[in-house]
Amino acid sequence: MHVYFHYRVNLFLSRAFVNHLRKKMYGSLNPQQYEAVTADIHKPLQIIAGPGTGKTKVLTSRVAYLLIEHKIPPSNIIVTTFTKKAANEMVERLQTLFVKENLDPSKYLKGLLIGTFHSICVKLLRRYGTLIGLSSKFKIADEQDSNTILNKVLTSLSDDVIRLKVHPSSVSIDIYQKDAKETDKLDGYDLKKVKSQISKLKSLTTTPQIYSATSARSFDLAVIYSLYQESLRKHNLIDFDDCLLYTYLLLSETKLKGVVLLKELKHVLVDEFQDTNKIQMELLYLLGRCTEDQKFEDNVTVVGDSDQSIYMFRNAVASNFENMITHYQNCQQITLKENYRSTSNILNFSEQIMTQQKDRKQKSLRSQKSHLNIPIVYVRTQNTFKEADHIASEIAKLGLMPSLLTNYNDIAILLRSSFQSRVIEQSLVTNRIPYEVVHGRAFWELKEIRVAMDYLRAVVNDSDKLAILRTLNFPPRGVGNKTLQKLEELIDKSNCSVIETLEMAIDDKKNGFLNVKSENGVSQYIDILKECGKLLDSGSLDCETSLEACFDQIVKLANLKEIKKTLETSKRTHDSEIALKAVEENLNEFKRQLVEYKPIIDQIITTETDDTSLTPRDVLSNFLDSIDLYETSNNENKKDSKKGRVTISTIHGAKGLEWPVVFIPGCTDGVIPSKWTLEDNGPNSSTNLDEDRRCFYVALTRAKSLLYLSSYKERSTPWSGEESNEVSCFLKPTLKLFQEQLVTSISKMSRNSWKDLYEAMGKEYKSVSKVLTESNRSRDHIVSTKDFLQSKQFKSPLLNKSTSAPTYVPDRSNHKRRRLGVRRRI
Ligand SMILES: Nc1ncnc2c1ncn2[C@@H]1O[C@H](COP(=O)(O)OP(=O)(O)OP(=O)(O)O)[C@@H](O)[C@H]1O
Repeated sequence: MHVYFHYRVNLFLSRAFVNHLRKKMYGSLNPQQYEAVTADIHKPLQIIAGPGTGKTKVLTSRVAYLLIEHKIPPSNIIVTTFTKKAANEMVERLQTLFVKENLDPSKYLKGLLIGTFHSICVKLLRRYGTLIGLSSKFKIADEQDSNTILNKVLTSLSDDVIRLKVHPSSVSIDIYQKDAKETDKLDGYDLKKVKSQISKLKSLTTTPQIYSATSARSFDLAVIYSLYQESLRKHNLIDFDDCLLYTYLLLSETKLKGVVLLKELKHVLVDEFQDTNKIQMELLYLLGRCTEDQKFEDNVTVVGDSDQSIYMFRNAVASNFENMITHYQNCQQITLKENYRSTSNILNFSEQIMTQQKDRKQKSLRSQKSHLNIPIVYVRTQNTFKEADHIASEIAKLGLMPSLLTNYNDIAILLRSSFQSRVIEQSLVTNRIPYEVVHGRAFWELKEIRVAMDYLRAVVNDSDKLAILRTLNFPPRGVGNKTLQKLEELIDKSNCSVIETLEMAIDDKKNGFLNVKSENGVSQYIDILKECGKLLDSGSLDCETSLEACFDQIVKLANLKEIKKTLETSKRTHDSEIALKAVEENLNEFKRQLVEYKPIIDQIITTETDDTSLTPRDVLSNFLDSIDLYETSNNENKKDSKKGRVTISTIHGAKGLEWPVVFIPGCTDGVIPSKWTLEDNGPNSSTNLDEDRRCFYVALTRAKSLLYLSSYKERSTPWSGEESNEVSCFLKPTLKLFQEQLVTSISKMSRNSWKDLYEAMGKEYKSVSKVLTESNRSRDHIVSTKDFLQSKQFKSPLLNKSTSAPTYVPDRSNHKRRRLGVRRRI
């Protein structure tokens, strides 16, 4: 049994024991880290830590320092982290630290207030919310709830409010749809824009009352904001932003009368400070002033890196570091400069990218791996398919290196936009490289793609029961779950096609299968399918135009644009705003795939047929079949091999993480930086560009040893055909400067660089030249991703059915018959 020394937190620990602990707990810290951990606790402290400098280690050690050396009870400390996961990780680290020293972690950590700003605020509001008139049983509105409420507010605005839109002294704020029709239900308001403006006001601590009293206000927004808040209150709801706003009011308005818990507060620590917004900053100031013991006033520690601020779209204020210095005259600043993560090539390259940002202080990070000279791999490919093939080919090569140089889970592919994943995933599938998509979904699993696909399936096959039942009431058409169940039973019994059965149900008034509402819904649905079907069978349009028209009609008639607005309605996630923007891009990408699809007819089976004789309906059917390939990757056997899986993640999702090998594809204008940023000529254009650059910087600095960058020349888009793409404007000037340190493939690396790579990976070096020659030879036979995607005959390798496609399979037993892609959401 484990025996703990049962020290109570406020119990006296002998000086000798503390010294012993110090040595053990802080012995692994470098001098700057040690200085940060043990800095004066009675002063505000900013730890400015570049990437890979050990922020988490330092923050965790500082908490331990407060608990052990200063004997501060855990319930008198608040630690805010960026995600719940980060909070759990920190608690785990603290527990390990205490257990190692034979100290009882439950005693030292019990009552520690740790979590995201939002979760800590909710805890406080549950306890003290009644002091500002909140019911203790309030619920938190999710996206869907707040959308519904805002929608109701907008649809029931009186004419008086709508007239305020054009009031001459009203400040103009863009909360309107671009091309609203007279008959628009929301009176021309754009729900998303209104919501974002309300969120912004809340992030600035502006209540409806304050906003209504401001002279520089948008008159109609002021009314809408008030009505929205009133309605939330009526439903006993508070939205995501309200968690912070109400806590701010609680702390500022009550003068803390009754807020007992916080009167003893002795230290507040904030992780990822660069992503705090104004209200979080104000909350920090207020929390710092809660204590009744003057000695502990303003005892706050923040850790962050302004270069990694990538949440401006959620109103984060990168300048909060400077604001804090202005606010606290006695604020101490400690900078961590030793980077333990990346080689100096990666660090210098990343730093060079950031020097493009005006008014930025230069960072002089020192790599702890400066003796290693591993080049950066950069390649410019013709198109996205070639880029994907390059990635798969390099991963396959790495996997063949002696001494098991890399496992799949040493490798990450970081994407700026989720539309990029589809082609890359396919390339990994063809090369039998297992992967998982975290913080995002495999392209074909995206909700919008699945819905569009189901509609296409229903159009092309009037007996596709699953697709039809999934779309019959999506978007809602008044066909309830019970009716759907009844219809399914009827379909199962019927000998006719699903659509014919539905038509019979409409006609069969006697048995009353459908009430008026659902009858209308079902007829409306059948009409959509028929209308889209006509476009496929018209005969007057060429195949591509037919498919495009059919797809567009589905998007229009099935109101997919409206669905898009409510797709990301589950819990608000850090990526949800990005995901919303990506939905449109994803649908466009899907359309492109469909329109460009050219089935290669299996020559052996259908020798007389050529693809010009296929009708649009045949092509669509073929295309949908080919997608089954991806479907097979969904029901993954989750038992991972020792080698694990390659990670595919968005850059935002990769925040705080690291991998030995990182691929950043799409270093192309329009992706990095994004199309929206490049097309934005408004007042925020340079700020947005800076944010995109920081996002790129975050991606670059996730790499420990081997960094792969790639850009492509062309991407086909449905709206503008073949789009030529310049190398990312962030990358272009830096590439020139780093010419000497770049190679186009690991095959081109020198012997010394290979040795360094082996050292970086902690593996014994063995000559790689033979493996490289062999791997290059065998890859001559590999089917390109583009061919693979377009060929039905190549559908089978994954399923292990017969195939004529010579596919290179690395010699690893765990690849056999494996289904490769999985999705993991954190
Ligand atoms: N003093 C140290 N000695 C050895 N390794 C260290 C030390 N401090 C940190 N590290 C290692 O450096 C790596 C980066 O640390 P960490 O993830 O905490 O950095 P970070 O500052 O949070 O980075 P980022 O801001 O980029 O997320 C980790 O692998 C960590 O174990």
